[in-house]
Amino acid sequence: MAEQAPSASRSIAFEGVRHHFSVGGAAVPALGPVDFEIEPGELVTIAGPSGCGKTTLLRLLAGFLAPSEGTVSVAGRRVQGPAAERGVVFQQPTLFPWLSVRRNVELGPRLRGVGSAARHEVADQYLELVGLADVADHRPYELSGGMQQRCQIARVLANEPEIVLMDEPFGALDALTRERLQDELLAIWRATGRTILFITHSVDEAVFLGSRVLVMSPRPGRIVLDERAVFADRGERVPDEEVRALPAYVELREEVRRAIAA
Ligand SMILES: Nc1ncnc2c1ncn2[C@@H]1O[C@H](COP(=O)(O)OP(=O)(O)OP(=O)(O)O)[C@@H](O)[C@H]1O
Repeated sequence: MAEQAPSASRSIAFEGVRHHFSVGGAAVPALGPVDFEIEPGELVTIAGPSGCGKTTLLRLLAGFLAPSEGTVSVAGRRVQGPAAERGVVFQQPTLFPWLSVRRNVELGPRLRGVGSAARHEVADQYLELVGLADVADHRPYELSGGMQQRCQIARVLANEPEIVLMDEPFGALDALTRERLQDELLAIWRATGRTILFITHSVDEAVFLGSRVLVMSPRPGRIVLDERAVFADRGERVPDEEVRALPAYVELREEVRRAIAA
């Protein structure tokens, strides 16, 4: 079969991407060179040592930063700024405290001019998906940290982005909540088929969640490991502890750990 032209798919492509920051007049390299492609529907996790450029990479794809060199493109079009096709979930939930949970989730569709009945439907659908239907009329400050993060995820999904960019979204949560949200994210990924790029400090989280795992070198970050992981596709009936005990899982976790430490 002929290879699909990049412009005909929603592929993400980084080509010869480098980024440096100007600090006191000097150019300090933060990232690159980085070259990789992500196909639609992949759940790609990115791990690497602190300060290696993970957030910089995500900000380049989000369109918050322009690369110093090279190109970042989606579906063959160069990224030139933020766009609705790319939703960003930050580490700290960014919710409006004066709006109810439902209104926070409806905000994106409302700003796009979606009518109230359709907005309600979208909000209900995503609140149900993240398990917040029963607190839809609460204010964000009445929710726990994990619930706020789920609300943020619902808000981003309600914009129906093709690509969801997640920057350590579970980093600030306690271990139990984090594990619950990991399971929920996998369920959402399976249900929506979205392309997800997920940054994490945790080796276990990278291997558990990713359908593909990338590891970056210390700053300026380059991709030093790029491995398929099959554990995200396992379906819901295999208990997490059984997945974590699989020899292939343990092996990949060690490989990722070694790549980060190298
Ligand atoms: N606005 C900025 N100005 C100057 N240097 C910056 C800026 N933003 C990031 N850096 C530097 O670029 C490098 C990469 O930062 P980045 O935040 O992308 O790393 P990271 O891998 O996400 O780190 P962490 O895992 O600790 O969050 C770091 O050395 C950081 O100090």
